[in-house]
Amino acid sequence: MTGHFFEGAEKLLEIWFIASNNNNDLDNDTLSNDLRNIPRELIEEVLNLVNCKVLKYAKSATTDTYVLSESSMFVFQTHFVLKTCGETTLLHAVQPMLELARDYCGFDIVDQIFYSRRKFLRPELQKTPHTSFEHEVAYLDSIFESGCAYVLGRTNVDCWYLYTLDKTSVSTKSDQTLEVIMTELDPEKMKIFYQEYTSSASEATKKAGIDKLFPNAKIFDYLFDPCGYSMNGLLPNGHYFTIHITPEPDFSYVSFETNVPYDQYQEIIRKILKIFNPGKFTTTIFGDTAAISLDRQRKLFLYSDYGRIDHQVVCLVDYDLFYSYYKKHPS
Ligand SMILES: C[S@+](CC[C@H](N)C(=O)[O-])C[C@H]1O[C@@H](n2cnc3c(N)ncnc32)[C@H](O)[C@@H]1O
Repeated sequence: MTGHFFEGAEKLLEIWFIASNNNNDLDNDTLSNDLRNIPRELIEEVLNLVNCKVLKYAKSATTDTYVLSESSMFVFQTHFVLKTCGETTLLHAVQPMLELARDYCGFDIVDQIFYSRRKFLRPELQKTPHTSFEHEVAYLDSIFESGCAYVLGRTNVDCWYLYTLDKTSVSTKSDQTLEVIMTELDPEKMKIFYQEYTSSASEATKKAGIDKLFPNAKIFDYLFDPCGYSMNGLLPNGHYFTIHITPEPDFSYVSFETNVPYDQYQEIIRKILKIFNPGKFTTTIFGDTAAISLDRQRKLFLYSDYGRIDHQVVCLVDYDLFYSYYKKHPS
């Protein structure tokens, strides 16, 4: 393969912290246990190590959000989500973020970590330590004790990797996340995300109907030149959604992620499929034990036009995980 290529598949890192000494002294910002106390310029230095730049920054009462040259970051009081694509070296953020969390927020204990990604389209283009999942696991194992690594799906087709810690979380939180990863997208729908056809990010957001997904969201969007699109949406109560689009037909890729809690995800997934019309897609649903009942997710969802390839359920220490992979029926 030669010529222009962009690896849309993101590396996704989520780290939750706790402090051995609780310090929520609001008069002393530098000591209170809150990741949003980390100065923004230091976060940007970490992002430089990962090889991405901040394009947009905004904050709400609960969340600091960054639209990046390669995807997104969300920073909450006790956890952060960092999602980066292309040839970024996301795992280079881990050690510096642990140090910043300790020095600026008093967070000296990692409560849980999730690192995941789908199989790269062109793994040979990735930089160390992302050259293989085994190398990524070795890198994380050099930092964390009790790491466990999983692969879901078919390793000779499309699969999805996860690294987490084999430990019980100390903090009681209600956390659940849906990720929809789509490939082989409808070229007509993808035209929206080219500057040739659409003059601004907000126009792309409206044309695609992304603004209708969560009508009360504050949207921070970006349209790349000549094509490509990223957006972060902030909702009340620390909820968010984020969409990233690589529209080039030879390697088209779209991801959708949200922590908005649902007791069944079928309807939101159907809306996403209608907007993007992918040839193949993967859904991953994570829910901790305090999350809205996830029992209904155990049943395989059915989507017209799509056939199921795989459906796997993994019961982790505090979390249940549902992985499903679908492919469009031949027309
Ligand atoms: C950063 S965006 C979205 C990436 C995301 N992970 C996804 O789901 O595809 C990537 C798209 O923007 C295009 N693009 C244009 N300029 C870019 C830049 N300076 N950095 C990253 N991507 C750029 C790429 O060709 C690609 O189509």
